[in-house]
Amino acid sequence: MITVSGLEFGYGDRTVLDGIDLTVGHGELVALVGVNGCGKSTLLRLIAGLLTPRRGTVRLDGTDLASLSRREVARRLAVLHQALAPVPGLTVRQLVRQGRYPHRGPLGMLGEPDDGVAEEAMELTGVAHMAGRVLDTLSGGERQRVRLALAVAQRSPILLLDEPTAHLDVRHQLEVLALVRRLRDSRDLTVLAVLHELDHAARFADRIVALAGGRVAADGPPREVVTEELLATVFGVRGRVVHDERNDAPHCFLDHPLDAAHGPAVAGPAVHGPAVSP
Ligand SMILES: Nc1ncnc2c1ncn2[C@@H]1O[C@H](COP(=O)(O)OP(=O)(O)OP(=O)(O)O)[C@@H](O)[C@H]1O
Repeated sequence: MITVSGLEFGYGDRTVLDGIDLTVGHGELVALVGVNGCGKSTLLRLIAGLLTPRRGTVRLDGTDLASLSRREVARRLAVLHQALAPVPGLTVRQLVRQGRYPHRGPLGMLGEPDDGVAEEAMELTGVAHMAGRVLDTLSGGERQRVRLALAVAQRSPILLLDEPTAHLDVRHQLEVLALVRRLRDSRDLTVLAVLHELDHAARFADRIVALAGGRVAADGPPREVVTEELLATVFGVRGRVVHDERNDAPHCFLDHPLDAAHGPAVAGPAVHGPAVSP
């Protein structure tokens, strides 16, 4: 469904992606992982048509992204971005309704069915109770779920999620990832999600793609990709990988950075007990 071939991109003289080949099949949930700055968001933005590659192509269901209008792209894919356009005074409901814009009729109006879809997206993502609240007044985690509601309201067959669990507490992280999986299952969605937590990627994704040095460094099912070697070569971390029977997925114990410059932190003596008054 998403086919990326020979994709190259850089900002100014700096090459960030240097020949990416990647396919995300219909109905797959793929996690994109890699160190800070390796180009994960950039790749997502290229697939969303928000950036233009120097070389290579992105195809959605075989159609070159470059030949699609913005509206056609938005009907095919929804993106959860890390930032929401700050529109002062906008409420949650007003923002989530914007997810319906690509489906507007010839007069550019949204109808009752669109309201129903927006309400359902807010219910699913657990933000319905704050529908009337102004966005600026929400916490980081609440905003993150509103971003997801906006993407869900778009009802596009492809979901691109840039760190969908950012700012969320542990319970909401699990809820959001479980929701993404349920949506994938019930609506037959294709999902590509940037995830920082390898354990989350291992547990919730069908496949993990690791980026390093502008290329795909590993691509496969979690059991094959999440290894001690991956921790060392891609993340520069010494760690152990065990099989978590309960979740039937690899689980990482991260020990310390391998790079001498960032060697294991030397902790000072732990201070316990009540504070001593001067
Ligand atoms: N608009 C921009 N102009 C110049 N350089 C940029 C721009 N956006 C990103 N970069 C640089 O491109 C590289 C890749 O950035 P990108 O945001 O894609 O990385 P990432 O893997 O998503 O990182 P993180 O895990 O920290 O979110 C980084 O070195 C970043 O500084």
